[in-house]
Amino acid sequence: MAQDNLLVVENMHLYFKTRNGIVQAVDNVSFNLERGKSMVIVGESGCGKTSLGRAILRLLPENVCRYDGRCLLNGEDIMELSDEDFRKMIRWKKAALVPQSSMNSLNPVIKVSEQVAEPVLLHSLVDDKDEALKRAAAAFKKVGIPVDFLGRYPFELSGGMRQRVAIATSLITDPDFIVLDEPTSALDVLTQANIMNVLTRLKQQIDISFILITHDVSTSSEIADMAAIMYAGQIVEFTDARTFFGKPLHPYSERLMESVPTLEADDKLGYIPGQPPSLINPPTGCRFADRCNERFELCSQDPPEFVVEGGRMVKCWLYKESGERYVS
Ligand SMILES: Nc1ncnc2c1ncn2[C@@H]1O[C@H](COP(=O)(O)OP(=O)(O)OP(=O)(O)O)[C@@H](O)[C@H]1O
Repeated sequence: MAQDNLLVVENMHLYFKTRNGIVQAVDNVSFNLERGKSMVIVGESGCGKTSLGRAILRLLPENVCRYDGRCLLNGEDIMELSDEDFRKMIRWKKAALVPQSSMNSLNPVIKVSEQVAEPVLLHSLVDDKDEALKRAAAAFKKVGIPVDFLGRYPFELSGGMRQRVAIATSLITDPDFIVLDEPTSALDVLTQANIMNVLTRLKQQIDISFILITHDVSTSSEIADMAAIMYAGQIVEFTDARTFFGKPLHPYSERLMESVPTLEADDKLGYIPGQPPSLINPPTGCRFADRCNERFELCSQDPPEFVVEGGRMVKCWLYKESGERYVS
């Protein structure tokens, strides 16, 4: 394990109990994130991205029936902490979440400054409300909201500004990393680009890491240092983003990239025929095999995580000869 890992996730499982069976939303997921770096988790809707983010932050619904693995933050296994200690010591203070649709979840009758300031008051990180509001003003500056917006109500702000408010709220406690779940999905393309610029600037200016959850490959390529590709509850490829966006390796990643529109390409956009498998009793072999045009006999067995040239992890039998098995 490299010395400067901020976060190491090993063999994470998160299963939900439902009337129809057990949903294996996160199934044996491992990755590591170096300090100051950012990663993007990409994959189709329903592949487990949000569940993975919530598993890391231990924000779990009631119907969880399996939740285990290791999650080392600054070398400490935070999975070992009691719920109370996790809430007091980790959530917000070390790791914060900007949930999906957070910009639409602001309380309409409370001024945005008070909503941004709430986490520092709740966690007693400041002595009084004045101090909390000063911190809110500083967070506003960081995300590029004029400070005179502090006294406004959410309905007085545009969608992009409300998303910045949500990001400011996650920054106010100075966490080591933030999980952003689809931070740009409801915004127009220009505003999406603005939000991505805000995140890129923050990464350069303050010592913070991001885990960006998205199904939008193109907006994520700008900010990510690392890319994790999720398919049917598992990470099938994990690599540095620059290499990934240049040349994805897993057949699923390749198809995913072919489906991204570019200005230069005049070919038809690619698509992946079929549907991802159900996460209730998923296939025992490679979960992508049914949709993969490169499948062969071995694909009926669960592929190990192979490490190939450049330290890239790819969970695919095609790399059996060129790769070594990944040991976290
Ligand atoms: N509390 C729950 N109970 C049962 N199943 C759940 C629960 N939460 C999520 N799931 C299921 O787990 C799987 C993964 O869901 P998740 O929301 O993590 O995927 P996602 O990749 O984030 O999707 P999207 O991009 O649409 O947000 C899906 O099949 C979803 O229906």
